[in-house]
Amino acid sequence: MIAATDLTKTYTFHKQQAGLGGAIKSLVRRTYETRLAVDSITFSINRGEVVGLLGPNGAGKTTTLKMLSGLLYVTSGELEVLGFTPSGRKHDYLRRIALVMGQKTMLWWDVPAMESLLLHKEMYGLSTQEFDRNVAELAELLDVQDLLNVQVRKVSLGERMKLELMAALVHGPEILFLDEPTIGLDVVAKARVRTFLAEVNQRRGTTILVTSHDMDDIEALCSRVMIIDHGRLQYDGGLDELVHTARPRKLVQATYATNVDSSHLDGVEGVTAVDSSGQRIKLEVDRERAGEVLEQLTRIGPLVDLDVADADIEEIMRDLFLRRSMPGDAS
Ligand SMILES: Nc1ncnc2c1ncn2[C@@H]1O[C@H](COP(=O)(O)OP(=O)(O)OP(=O)(O)O)[C@@H](O)[C@H]1O
Repeated sequence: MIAATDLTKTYTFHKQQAGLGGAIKSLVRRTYETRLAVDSITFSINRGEVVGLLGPNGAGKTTTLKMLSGLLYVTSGELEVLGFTPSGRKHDYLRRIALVMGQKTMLWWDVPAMESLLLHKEMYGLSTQEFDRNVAELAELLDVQDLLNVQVRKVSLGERMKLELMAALVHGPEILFLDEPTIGLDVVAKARVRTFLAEVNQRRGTTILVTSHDMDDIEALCSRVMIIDHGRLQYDGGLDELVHTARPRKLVQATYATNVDSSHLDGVEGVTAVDSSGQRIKLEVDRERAGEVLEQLTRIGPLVDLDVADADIEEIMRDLFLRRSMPGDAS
């Protein structure tokens, strides 16, 4: 469905010094700079997949989404989406995709969202029947029936994001490109957006490529992630595999009814770190040894709570990006 080979984007822009002097100078003599934003990345995405595009600020995620949706020309490499070259911006192509940017709006601010939806109906040539069916289904899923006739400027950020998603999906696109869809939303609104996206993927088979700095979004939606950093694709694979490879350990926390002595765990095979105080023991244990160690923990004292978790994906990301940004570190 999406195939990118050695996809590269270089921006050329002119530098201007601040102030009037700088503006005049730049009129007379312009100095240009180039920035390699996406550096020869190759990937493919199949129909129905939900893929997370992760990376630190400035990694090239938005640039990639803009190339995929045809907003930017590719500097070099090959890009084919649904059999089209996206930058051609053919109507038949735009009819089959949608791009939602969390920080930008595609709704008219001064009129109710329904006006924007009706414009989309005309732009995409939807029949009244198809339009009504889609509006009814999406409004119900997003619980926005009461908001469709309210001026967009009067709705909250979370409500606006729901309406943005509705506007993006009303023409029934096969691919949805999402750039930070939950940015600035509260926890309840975030959860609602995630549930909605998962439902759209399941019900309609919509392929989704999503960027987010919120790892809860990624964990809730994506089984596959692509990590991009300094424009290079650093990882493309399962989220679980990433967690297992980057941190092949389980984090265990045991709470006891009385103070306990953690020295029983000294030298136990598979235990890599122990931190204990009073009634609590926290430890890291090799995945394969977790069963035996848990059994041991039950024998140390009267257990009241036991929590076993994978390493936090947020921590893994932080480690990955910090390591790569260290000067002189070629890894
Ligand atoms: N129009 C532009 N002109 C020049 N450079 C740009 C332009 N847009 C983006 N860049 C640069 O390209 C690089 C990649 O930017 P991009 O917006 O794709 O990153 P991102 O991964 O989406 O970051 P963020 O997480 O902060 O949104 C950055 O160094 C950015 O400064």
